Amino acid sequence: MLAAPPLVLVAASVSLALLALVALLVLRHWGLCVISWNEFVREPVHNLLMGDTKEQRILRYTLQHAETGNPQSVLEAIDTYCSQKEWAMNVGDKKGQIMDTVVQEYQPSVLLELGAYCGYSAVRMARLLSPGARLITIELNPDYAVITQKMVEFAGLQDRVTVVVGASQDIIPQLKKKYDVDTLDMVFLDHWKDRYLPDTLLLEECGLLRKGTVLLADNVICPGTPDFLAHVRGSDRFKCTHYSSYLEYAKVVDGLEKAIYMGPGSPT
Ligand SMILES: C[S@@+](CC[C@H](N)C(=O)[O-])C[C@H]1O[C@@H](n2cnc3c(N)ncnc32)[C@H](O)[C@@H]1O
Ligand SMILES: [Mg+2]
Repeated sequence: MLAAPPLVLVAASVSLALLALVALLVLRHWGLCVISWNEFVREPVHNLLMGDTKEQRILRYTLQHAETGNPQSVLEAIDTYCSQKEWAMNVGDKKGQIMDTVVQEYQPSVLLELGAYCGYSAVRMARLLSPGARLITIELNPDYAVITQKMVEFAGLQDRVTVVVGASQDIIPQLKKKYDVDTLDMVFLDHWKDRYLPDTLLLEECGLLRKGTVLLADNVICPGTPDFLAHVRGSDRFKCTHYSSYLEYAKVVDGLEKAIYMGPGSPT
């Protein structure tokens, strides 16, 4: 008969197995670990020590290092700060270059952004708009909206950009009447990821999409938007293209999804 393994051996095996499981989870969700570490550990400690917020530090650094009225210098200052000092959830330069190509290709006259944060992507897109074109950006957090407004003004783009404070689901139904929008030429989705799908459906329901409206969605891989991706890729109302890239300021795979609205289709 075999003797039972000593307790210490069992404990060691269980610990090893647990360690392996944790390592596997960390590796599989490396992107989320990077974000969580920065947002929930590093940043609160930094805020406590500095007596301000990361977003205020990003703005301060930009005002000190960029040139007034020069959007490119604003983007460069934000990218420098966020790649060297503190990670932040701006779309960043790698995916930003893909956005630039899409904005330049479609030249939207009316562009909607969901989720402004510090105004990085608003400055990025607005700097490429043709004369008379406009960007409406919706931001839930009033503190972030103030930072975005200051960033946009510093970049000299205030005449093209309207910063709206509120939740996308509340503002979208007001766009036609209150913000004088007929239909949207382009929408950049970059707010909380569980809102991509309901807000896409809401935009359609409110009659804000026309044949050819371009939806450009950030972070469809990391943190990921599986329900949105499944919907647009599985629907003949959208024509999709994926642009593989990297999560902002990190070596983690991410991507943008372009979904062109093809119209409501024939009623069944
Ligand atoms: C990833 S950040 C946006 C980054 C920005 N687009 C950029 O690249 O510079 C997401 C932002 O969406 C905002 N947000 C989240 N849910 C929202 C909602 N339902 N409506 C409007 N803004 C929302 C958050 O407060 C946050 O500032
Ligand atoms: Mg993003």
